[in-house]
Amino acid sequence: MGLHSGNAHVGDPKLVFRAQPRQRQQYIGDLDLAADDPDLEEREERPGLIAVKPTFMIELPGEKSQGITTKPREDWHIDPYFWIDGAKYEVTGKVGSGSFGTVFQAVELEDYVRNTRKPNFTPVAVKRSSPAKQELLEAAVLEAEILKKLEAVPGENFVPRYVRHGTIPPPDEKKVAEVVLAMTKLPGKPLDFWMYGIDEQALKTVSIPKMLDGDLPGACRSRRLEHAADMVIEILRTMCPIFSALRKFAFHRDISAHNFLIDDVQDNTAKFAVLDFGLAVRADKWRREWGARNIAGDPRYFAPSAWMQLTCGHKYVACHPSSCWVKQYAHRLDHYSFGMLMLEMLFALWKGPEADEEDWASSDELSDQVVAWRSSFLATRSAWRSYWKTCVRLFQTFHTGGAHALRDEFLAKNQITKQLAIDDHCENLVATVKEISAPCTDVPEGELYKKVSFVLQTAADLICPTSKTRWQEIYWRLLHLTGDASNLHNRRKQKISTEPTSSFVAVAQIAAEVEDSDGEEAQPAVQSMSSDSSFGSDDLFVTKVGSNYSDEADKVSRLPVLRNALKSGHRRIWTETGLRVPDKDMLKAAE
Ligand SMILES: Nc1ncnc2c1ncn2[C@@H]1O[C@H](COP(=O)(O)OP(=O)(O)OP(=O)(O)O)[C@@H](O)[C@H]1O
Repeated sequence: MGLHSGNAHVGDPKLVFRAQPRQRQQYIGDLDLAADDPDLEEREERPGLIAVKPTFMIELPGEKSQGITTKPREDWHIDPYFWIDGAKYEVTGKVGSGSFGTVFQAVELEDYVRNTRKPNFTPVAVKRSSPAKQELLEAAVLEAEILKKLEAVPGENFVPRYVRHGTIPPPDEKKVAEVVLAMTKLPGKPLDFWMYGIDEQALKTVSIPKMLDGDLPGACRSRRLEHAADMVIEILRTMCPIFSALRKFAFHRDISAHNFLIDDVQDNTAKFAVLDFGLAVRADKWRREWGARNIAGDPRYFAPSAWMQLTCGHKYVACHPSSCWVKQYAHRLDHYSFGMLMLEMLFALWKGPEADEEDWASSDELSDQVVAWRSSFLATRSAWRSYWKTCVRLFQTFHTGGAHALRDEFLAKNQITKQLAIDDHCENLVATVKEISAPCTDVPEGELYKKVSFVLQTAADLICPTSKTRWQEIYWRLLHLTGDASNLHNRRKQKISTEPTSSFVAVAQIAAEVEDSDGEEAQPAVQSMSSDSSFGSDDLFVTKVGSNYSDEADKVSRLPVLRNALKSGHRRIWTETGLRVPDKDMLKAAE
C-alpha cells in the first residue's frame, strides 16, 4: 500500500462515520494500521519527516468535542497524520517545544467537515499539550478560546490566529486529556534568543555579568539609545491593544522575552508577536481565586507578590499591611511582567554611552538640563541592573535549586530591620521604580529624551505596585508621543459635530480612572466599559461632565450633552468617570 492509498485509508472511515456513527469502533480499529504496513517504511524514508506520535482525532460533525484516538501503537513514532475537528493534517516539521508539549508545523490535507478536498499548503503551527492535571488542561483549552477571542483585535501577525482545536480523551481515568490546537504559524525568532544570542535553556545557567554586559557572542547589544527606545515603543504599540483586549477576560501569566517573536528587524523597528497563552487564566476567576491557584510564569518576571506567595503562602500576601501587593498579584500580573520586559529590552539593546558617542561625548555644549538628565538616566540604569540581576539570579536558583532554595532565601531575616528578605525585595522594587521614573520629571527638548523618558515612565507605571495605569491610557499616551493622537483627534473632529471639550490626554486620564476599579470590584461603570470599550473606534462622544453617575442632579446636567451626542449619531458619552451608556430613561428624556 502506497502513501496515497494510506491517506485514503485513514480518510474513508470518516465519511462513513457521518452516516453510521455507531460503527465508530469498527473503523477506529481500521485506522490502526498493522505494524507491518509497508506504508510505514515509505514514510520512514521520506526525507525531512520527523518522528511524531500520531493523534488520530475524529470529531464527528454535530457531536460534542470528543476526540477518539487509536489504541497506542508500537510504531507510533513514525506516523505523521492526525485529525483535528474533521480536518486531516500532515506533520511537516517541528517548530519548538515547551514544558507542556510540542509545537509542530503541519499542513492541512483535507477538511471533511467543510468538504474541502484540496490541501492547503500554508503551514500551520499545531500545539499538542499533554497537561498533567485538570487545571493545566483547562488552561490548554482556554488558550484556544483566547486565540479565538483575540481574532477581533485588528492587525496582522501580532498573535497567532486560531484555526481549530480538539481534545483527545485520556486512555484511562487517572490521566488527563490532551489538547491539540492549530493556529497560524508566525514568522520570527524568540525575542530572548535574538537579544542574547542564546536560548532559554542556556539562559538558566549563563553568567549574569556576561548577560548584562552583552559579552555573549551573538548578543544584540548594539543599538543607540534612541533606537533601543524605538524598539521598545514598537513592541508596546503592537501589544497594547492585545493586552487591553485580553485583560477583560484573561491574564496571560507568562509574559517573558521567550514568549515573543521578533521578525523583520530594521535599525529601529521590527515586528513583534506574542505567543503561548498556555498558562493563561480567566480574569474574573483569577481575581477571586488567585490564592488557590498555582504560581506560574517565568520567575524573572514574577512580581514580588508571587515570590511572597511562594515563600509564605497566600494568606501572608492577602494580610500584608500594604494591600498593594495583593492587588498587583490579583489584577496586574501581566502589567508588571510587560513593564519588566520593556526595561530589559531597553537596557539589553542599548550598547551604553559609547554607542551614542556623537551625542554623549560633546558634553561641553550640553545644557545643564541635559547633563542632569543623563546623569539621572545612568543612575536609572544602575538601579535597573541591580534589580534585574536579582531577578535573573532568582530565576537561575529556581532552576538549579528548586522552590525550596528560594523559600529559604526569602525567609531569612534582614539583620538590621529584622524583616523577611521577601519584604526587602518588595522595598527594593519600590526604590527601583523611583529611580526609573526620576529622569521623567525634567525632560529636555528633543526626540531622544522624549522617547526614552516615555519608555521609562511607562515601564515604571507598569511595574509599580501602587500604579493603576491601564493599557488604554498607555496607548493614548503613545499616540500622543508619536503624534497619532492629534491625527485621530482631527479625524474625529471632522466626524463629530460637537467639538470635544477635553483633549485626548484628558480622555486618557478619564479612561484610566474608569479602569482603576477594573476587576477589583465588579462595578457597573467598569462593566459597561468592558463590554463597550472600543478605543480607537470613532463612535465615542468625548466630553467632560459631572462625575457622580448615580446622582440625579448630575444626570440632568448631562442631558444637553447627551442630546448633542444623539444628534451626531453617538449613543455613548465619555464622562469624568468613563464611558457611559445612558439608561433608557435618560435616552428618552434626551430624545
Ligand atoms: N504560532 C506559532 N508560530 C510560530 N512559532 C510558534 C508558534 N507557537 C509556538 N511557537 C514556537 O514553539 C515554541 C514552544 O511553544 P510554546 O511556548 O507555546 O509551548 P509551551 O509548552 O507552552 O512552552 P513554555 O515552556 O515556554 O511555556 C515557542 O518557543 C515558539 O518559538
